[in-house]
Amino acid sequence: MGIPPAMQGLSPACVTAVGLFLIPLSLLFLFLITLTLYNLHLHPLHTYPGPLTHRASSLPYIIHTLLGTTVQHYAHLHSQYGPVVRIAPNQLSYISVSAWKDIYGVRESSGREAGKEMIKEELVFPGDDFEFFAPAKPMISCDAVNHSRHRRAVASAFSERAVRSYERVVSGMTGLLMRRLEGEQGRVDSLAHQGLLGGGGKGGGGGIDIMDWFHFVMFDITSALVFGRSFRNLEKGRYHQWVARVFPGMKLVAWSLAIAEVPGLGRFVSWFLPRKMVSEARRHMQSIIDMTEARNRAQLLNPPHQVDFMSYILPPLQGEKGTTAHLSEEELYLNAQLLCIAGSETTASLLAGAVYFLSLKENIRYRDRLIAEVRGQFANAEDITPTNLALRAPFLGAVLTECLRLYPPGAINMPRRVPVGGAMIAGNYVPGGSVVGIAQFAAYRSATHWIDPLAFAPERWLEGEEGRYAADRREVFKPFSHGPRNCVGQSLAVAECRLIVARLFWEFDVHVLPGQEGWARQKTFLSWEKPPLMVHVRKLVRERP
Ligand code: HEM
Repeated sequence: MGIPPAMQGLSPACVTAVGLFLIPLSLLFLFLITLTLYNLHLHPLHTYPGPLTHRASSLPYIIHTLLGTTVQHYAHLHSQYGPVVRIAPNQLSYISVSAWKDIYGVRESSGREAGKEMIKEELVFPGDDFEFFAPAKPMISCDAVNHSRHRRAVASAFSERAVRSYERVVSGMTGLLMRRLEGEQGRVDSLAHQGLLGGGGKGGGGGIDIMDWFHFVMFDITSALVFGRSFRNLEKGRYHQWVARVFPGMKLVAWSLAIAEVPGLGRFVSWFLPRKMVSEARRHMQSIIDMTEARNRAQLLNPPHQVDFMSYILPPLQGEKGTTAHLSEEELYLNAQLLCIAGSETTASLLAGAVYFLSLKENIRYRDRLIAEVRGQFANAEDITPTNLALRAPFLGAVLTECLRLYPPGAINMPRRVPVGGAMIAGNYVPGGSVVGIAQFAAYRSATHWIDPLAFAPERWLEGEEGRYAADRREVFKPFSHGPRNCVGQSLAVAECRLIVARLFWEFDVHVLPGQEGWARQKTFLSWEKPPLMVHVRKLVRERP
């Protein structure tokens, strides 16, 4: 065979170079074609439904994960393909009720796998640089045996009794939030009065970004409960450095899900990470160590009078610096970081979701009913406590539950790997090694489970008022997840959000500024990427009793 016409006239060295380039390229092409055909026709999941592109390759999954659009995309796919969708060659997404127990519960089947849970997929950014304290892991990432030790160690810090013991911290911070909102609105109003506010920005100026203030209060409460002293975001009216680093960090961890999809890519990416990023991560971790150490030293020297998580997690004055009967020092640091983030980001989402949904024109009657409930039930701010709210404000509870349905803080599929031997999920066999998860956002907006799924209708959750919503399949609704790894802070989250929303609407008339009707259409990188939510608050003037 002679030299192809296009290459005639090139020197032999040039021809060899082109050949050396073409051969690997052709081999790669052949490999990709074979892999695609295998994924479509021979892969153990090839019978599961899904779009051709997703069944053939991981590329759509990677692109949606990097863009932060998985949540809405899966909702769309489930509406087209039904309760289970193959979202990548090796991944299934579910929205059925029974999948909750099959994926996140303890397995009931007989045999060797009975009593075991599915394998938790670890969410860490690639490379040894981010493996702080290895082999220690935080509770959310460790294997099943270590996980139950972690849960035992922290359980008493989240009991009903413990949650009640945090009321002073939560109420104190909530009071501070109210004063800071009033002050901030006063400042903005005065600038507007002097004509010093531009008309730019969401809502045309004159508002305050309540998203920031919800982040401030939640990170302040949680840091006070983890480290015995708060980040003081509220006091300073700006993000503590540690908190500011959390948001880009979450994005990077979310991207690691996409990177993990291509074998070997993680290590490759880690070689090119800017050193500044690694040193930032180290500084971030070092401050966790310093804050945890300071808190634990305080316990040894002078037991703190304000009860916090560590009062329950550390055995009382055991004389052994920084270790508990159950957790190593390293595990304590990693869990402190986890609690700080998991306990703040999620609740801030719920608070903002509540303000947003109640502000929509079609939901004003619900906002008015909530206001009537909290203002009618409580004459003094001091009486508004989580305990009293649980007893006397059922409509508030229903509003928050409905917000969790339409805007679940843990919206992404929480991935689990099916163990060797496979498992039955929602009545069908799934082979070992497959990655599975529930798409909460899709499940909570699916017409197969809910009447009028997109309508904000708190009455769904009120006994005796459900009306046509009585046919809703509430069993699918598990915003705090299910099984041994469900949310440990669930009761605290509910208590905090009840209190803050009640105090907000008790103390202020709250108006979301116009132009933000699409606020809840957000990207997700582990959690929602929340844009500013501009509101105007007006303090209610009450006559002294
Ligand atoms: C509305 C608020 C909240 C929601 C919707 C929520 C939701 C969830 C979900 C869905 C999980 C399971 C994650 C997974 O399987 O990967 C989880 C786990 C967890 N949450 Fe929450 N959470 C909230 C508030 C809190 C609070 C206030 C705390 C503590 C202060 C907290 C601490 C944790 C921890 C430590 C885990 C890991 C549990 C484990 O691995 O055993 N969360 N949460």
